[in-house]
Amino acid sequence: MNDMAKNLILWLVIAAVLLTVFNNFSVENAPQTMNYSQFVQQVQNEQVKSVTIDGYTISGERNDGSQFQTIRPAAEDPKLMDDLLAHNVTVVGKKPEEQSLWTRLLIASFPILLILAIFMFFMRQMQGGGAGKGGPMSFGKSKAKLLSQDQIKTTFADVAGCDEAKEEVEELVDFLRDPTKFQRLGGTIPRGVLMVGPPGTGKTLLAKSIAGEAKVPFFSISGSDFVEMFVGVGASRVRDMFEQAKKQAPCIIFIDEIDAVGRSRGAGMGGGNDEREQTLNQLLVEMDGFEANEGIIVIAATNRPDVLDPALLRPGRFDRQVVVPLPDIRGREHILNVHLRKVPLADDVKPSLIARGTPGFSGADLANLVNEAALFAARRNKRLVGMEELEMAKDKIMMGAERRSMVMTEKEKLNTAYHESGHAIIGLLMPEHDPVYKVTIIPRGRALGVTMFLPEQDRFSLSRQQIISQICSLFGGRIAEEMTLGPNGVTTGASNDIKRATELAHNMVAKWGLSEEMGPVMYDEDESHQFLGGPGQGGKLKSGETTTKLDKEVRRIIDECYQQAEKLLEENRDKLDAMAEALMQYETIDADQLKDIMEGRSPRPPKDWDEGGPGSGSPVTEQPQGESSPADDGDEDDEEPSRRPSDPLGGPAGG
Ligand SMILES: Nc1ncnc2c1ncn2[C@@H]1O[C@H](COP(=O)(O)OP(=O)(O)OP(=O)(O)O)[C@@H](O)[C@H]1O
Ligand SMILES: [Zn+2]
Repeated sequence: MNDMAKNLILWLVIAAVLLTVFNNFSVENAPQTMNYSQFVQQVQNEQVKSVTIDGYTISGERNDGSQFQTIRPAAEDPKLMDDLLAHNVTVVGKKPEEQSLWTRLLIASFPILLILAIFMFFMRQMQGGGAGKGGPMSFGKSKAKLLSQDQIKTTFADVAGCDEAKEEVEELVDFLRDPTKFQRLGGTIPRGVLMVGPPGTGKTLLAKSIAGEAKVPFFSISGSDFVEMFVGVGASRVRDMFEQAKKQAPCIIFIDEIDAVGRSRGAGMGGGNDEREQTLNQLLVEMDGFEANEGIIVIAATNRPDVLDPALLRPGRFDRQVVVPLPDIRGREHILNVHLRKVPLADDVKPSLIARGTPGFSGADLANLVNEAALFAARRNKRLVGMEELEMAKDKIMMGAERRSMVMTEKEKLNTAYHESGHAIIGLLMPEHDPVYKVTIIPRGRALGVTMFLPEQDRFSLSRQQIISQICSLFGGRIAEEMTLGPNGVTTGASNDIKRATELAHNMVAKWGLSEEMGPVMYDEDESHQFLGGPGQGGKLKSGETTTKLDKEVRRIIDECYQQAEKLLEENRDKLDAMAEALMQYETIDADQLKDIMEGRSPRPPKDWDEGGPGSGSPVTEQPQGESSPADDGDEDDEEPSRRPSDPLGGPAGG
């Protein structure tokens, strides 16, 4: 609805209100009212000068000039007229007032107008005020945002760390620049391209940069924008969007989160979903409906290609897939460089070091990291962003913000110090375990303390030994508590450790085929099962007996790891005490200090340590080896304390 129509309705409503009010009040000019008997009495007493008779209402003036009004009990009172005339009262008749047709119409339709207005209001609310947000204009029903070719500043230079994906989409640029030329040469151009990859890897950015390179308009919409309360709305939005796009061709239509509409039909929660299916059908119809030479390319993005309706992936639709993966170490460095260009940098900044320390980070995470670092620098009144700020930003993103203000009692602190030391020592001693990079008892995010491990490189698979070692180190915290506080003193702090250890053990047995007892069999069928049932109760094919066996095997692995860790910690009790003591003193200890402790020396203080207390930032600015990753820890409760980028196998089960 356009603005004029809206204004018109508004004025109509106001007019109707005014008229109603006017009609109700205009009748009464506040004359004195009296009852009919009094009136007749006064007429007979010759007190009345004139009357106006208007239906049941009689108003008039007395001889003394005062006004009056009365209501007569019956419309006809033949005797009254005689009375009036006999007593010299001037009688004025009055035709029943003609309300204008318009007035009556308005008054009659007032409630309808009101309902209409309210309805429109909600419709607008639902459309989520895309207009007027400045910049991209939103049109009609489709809600797609249109960026004209002059508005797009993004080019391939802004996208880093996904060179293969970039190469794959390069020919689209050629095509969009000159569709007809391409056709003459007999090239077949995909109409639909599906970009697949984890969140924040730059799918939107890449799509936009295609438009930027080809200098064509860019329509963008999110799949969830199609999903509406009313059946048919989504479908009409799709139709509308393609209509608009055809007018602008050559151009790009970008549909983010296509899984919101594109899920397999009839498979969603609670059976079918008419609205979504209609929308999807419309999308399929539209994709079939335009000719390949029209110069429209539909790019869709998703991180769940597995749930998409197969019909979407058929030839002629989204038949080309471009994978946009998480960046590797070099990719991360490139992405960092892209974003570091935008801030004033100190000389000590080494993007390669940050890249090494951020496995599992997406492009969006890295952009965020640079931004956070700039904020830290601003907060510290620095003119340049240095390595220290970048490190702080990295820690914040990995482990959550430091919560120095959180009050921990000395006892809680000591307990946390032992807990983290337990993790660290087991991590240091177990074979093939990621090196420990930093241990801290400064609360971060939801965790009371954190032990950080750094994998040597990006990992895409785990060996059996690595998993065993990880389970052991996860239990290190709990065991250390038990050793120092006694069996009744242990806290709830280890619940997240236990959860993760259980998940690892479960996956070993049920998913990764790493248990001899159970064999290389997939017991968890698919993700959705785990999602609904949780680990250990998913698979349809599992008999009760198999489930029992599974649980037993998980329990065996857990018990063995627990015992192994317990033995190790008991043998190294002196190191445990020394490390906890160092943590109480410094709050954060780094790899060098850890080394000192493990070799029986007392740890040297960190570089920026003054005897006054812990330094303001994290004392570690350079890591000697490898990459960092918070392989650990949420010591407060079940909630994930922070992101854990280093789960190479898609993370633990149970979602
Ligand atoms: N490869 C990259 N190179 C440079 N910057 C990147 C890259 N990937 C992500 N970014 C930064 O992260 C921001 C968000 O990325 P983008 O929205 O493109 O991710 P996405 O894959 O579309 O995420 P989602 O799946 O959540 O929609 C970008 O605006 C950009 O600043
Ligand atoms: Zn822990």
